[in-house]
Amino acid sequence: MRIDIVSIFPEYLAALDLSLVGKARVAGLLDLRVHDLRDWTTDRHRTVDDTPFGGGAGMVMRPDVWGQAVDELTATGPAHLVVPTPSGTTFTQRTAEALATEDQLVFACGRYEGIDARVAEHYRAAGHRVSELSIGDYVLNGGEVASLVMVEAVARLLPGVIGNPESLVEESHGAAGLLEYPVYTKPPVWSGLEVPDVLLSGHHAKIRRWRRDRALEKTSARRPDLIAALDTSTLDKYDRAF
Ligand SMILES: Nc1nc2cc(Br)ccc2s1
Repeated sequence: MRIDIVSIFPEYLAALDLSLVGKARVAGLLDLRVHDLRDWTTDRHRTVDDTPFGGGAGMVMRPDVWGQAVDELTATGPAHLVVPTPSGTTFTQRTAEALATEDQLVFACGRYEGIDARVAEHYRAAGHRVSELSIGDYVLNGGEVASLVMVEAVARLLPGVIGNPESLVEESHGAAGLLEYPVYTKPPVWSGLEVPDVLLSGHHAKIRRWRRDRALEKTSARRPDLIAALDTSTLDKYDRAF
């Protein structure tokens, strides 16, 4: 998979050189390129924004500069344009799974009051998939942090990126659709608190059942909406994962 991220603060995306995503890039599992939007400007001041039509506070990012950038970056084939925005549809694990099947993603990081609406409209009309996505009901100063979140969520789903793909089922919001069970490690007693006996029993069927029950318990308590969305095949998948 190729991922392009365009921003006026490309250094904001430096975190993608580190850890799991950084290693995946070095291993050739992910072709991730970060670009400075100002490289597509043509004026001396490298201008990317202008005042909003209709008045109002702040500035809007210009469609012509974005058009030059996205045209160049999508020239080699079908690309999915992702525009992080607080007014977008909610990005979930299911969204990450869908994006992870794409050949190329182009993330357009907006700043100021956002990107001229014609950019998304233009690329939809040109036949590209375009997703305006929100990572939550709060407003950031730009799309860079949201892009970091989404790129990490997508990259870790790519083949070979994480060591044990089975863990993708058990983790919160994983294929099983449940929140993950509580985990423990040494020492067996810490701060006067003990590890549940079943986890020390070596009885794998009982451990499986205990973990499933804790996951259901936690999900029912914290995210009843996820319980409502469960179907029995999901639970079977969860049980088969152990
Ligand atoms: N939650 C989010 N806030 C923002 C703000 C701007 Br400006 C651009 C993208 C996003 S995504």
